[in-house]
Amino acid sequence: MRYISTRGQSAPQAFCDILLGGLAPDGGLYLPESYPQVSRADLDAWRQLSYADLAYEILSKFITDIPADDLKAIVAKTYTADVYRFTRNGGNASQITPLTKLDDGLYTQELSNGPTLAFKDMAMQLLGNLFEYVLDKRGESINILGATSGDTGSAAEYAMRGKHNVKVFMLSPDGKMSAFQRAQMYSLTDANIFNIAVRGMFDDAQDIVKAVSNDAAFKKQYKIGAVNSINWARVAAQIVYYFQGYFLATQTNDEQVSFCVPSGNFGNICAGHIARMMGLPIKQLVLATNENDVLDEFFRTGIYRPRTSAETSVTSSPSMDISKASNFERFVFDLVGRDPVVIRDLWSKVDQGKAFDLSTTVYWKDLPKFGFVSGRSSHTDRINTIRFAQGRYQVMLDTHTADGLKVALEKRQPGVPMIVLETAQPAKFEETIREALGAEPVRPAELAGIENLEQHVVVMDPDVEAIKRFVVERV
Ligand SMILES: Cc1ncc(COP(=O)(O)O)c(C=O)c1O
Ligand SMILES: N[C@@H](CCOP(=O)(O)O)C(=O)O
Repeated sequence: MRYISTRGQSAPQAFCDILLGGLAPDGGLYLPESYPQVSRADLDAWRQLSYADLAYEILSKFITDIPADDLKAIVAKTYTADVYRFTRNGGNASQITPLTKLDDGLYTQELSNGPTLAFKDMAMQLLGNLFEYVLDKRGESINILGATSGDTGSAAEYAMRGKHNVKVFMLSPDGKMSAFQRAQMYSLTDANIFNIAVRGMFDDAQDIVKAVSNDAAFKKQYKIGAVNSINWARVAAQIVYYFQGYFLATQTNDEQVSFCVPSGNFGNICAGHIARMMGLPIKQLVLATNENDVLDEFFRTGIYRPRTSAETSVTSSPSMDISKASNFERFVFDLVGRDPVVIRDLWSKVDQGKAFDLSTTVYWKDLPKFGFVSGRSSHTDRINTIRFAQGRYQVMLDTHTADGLKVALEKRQPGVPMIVLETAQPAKFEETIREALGAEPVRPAELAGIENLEQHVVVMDPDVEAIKRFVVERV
């Protein structure tokens, strides 16, 4: 399997190269040359598999440059009930991403049972193991530069801490994450982890990551890699749980399901889009945003209008406070018939802070083929949905999953099971849970009191050259 750039001006690459490379040299995002197709016979055979075996079957279609036995071992070591042990609601940890039934045909899928209590662990634990394998084989090292709005950072740091050939430089929006999220990252003392709080929003941090990555000479000299979902490996790993959710919610492969995905950077739902393109019977992909509704606006109107940081709200679902969604470029590439010239034209506007409008183009009529619908949720909706889920189903939701359930209930279709992806545990957002329920969410004993630990973080302006200097002085 080879990978092409959405901008069409970089040479196709193999998986291990793009794993280490992250963003394509032409500024685009890598995607497989074509999506592997899953037959009915595949689905029939896969329904019985454990999560790790299912992950191997799916990932081996995308990763063809790691020997089968090695890939199998990496996947088996990643997807264990011990790594994803923080189940709640009676979930079966051996299923890794179990479903919680809320009502007939309505489920949440627990993606946040890993070490940092957010869905990022599903891919990031695999990335940690893949990096270690590929770097050891090549005798190389890597310096990860990442951006987080709250969850990618801790997931990456927990996955990479202590790894001898990896350093992590993580940019976070200063003062915008929950107290628990800050403590999770900033309390780490590993020598290969560096936290930088940027005076700005997540989008400012992500812009810095892209600017550094687009400096080819710097990237090469300082071996800069990526763990954000601009890295294809993140998206690939996330495809697996859509298959697992489908199998758990259905009896036969004749049925369809819909997924509702709390969205910000469009990485999670992009994996769902790819699962659907591979042939998984997904009826609708329901995209839910918070008050930062740039993606909802696109799916309603055809206008993609990224907001500035000043126009981006700080909300009680802070990990979704994103107004420029990286992975959206991957979806639009498919929507416009995989034409890199069109993508270059559209993203030249985005890169200048301008909007584009597809509603007046030939591409817009094709949108229904992709199964997307969308909605948005506000702070009041979130609070009401957390109360509703607790009262009606005795299930405590985090604030992002609450945004998902709010929109899922609006878009649900009769006879089609709806799976809301649970993207984080409520323990990460205690302040809002207290506001909604007047109660404390449970948290794993080993994470008790992390807010009281000493924190290690430097605060910097969103200045690309200053961040580069910070990296250079520490590699
Ligand atoms: C808890 C949580 N929910 C939802 C999202 C949005 O996911 P995505 O950026 O893949 O759209 C994020 C961050 O990405 C998150 O951390
Ligand atoms: N919501 C994320 C930010 C988006 O990150 P990505 O790594 O999925 O691209 C976070 O919580 O950090």
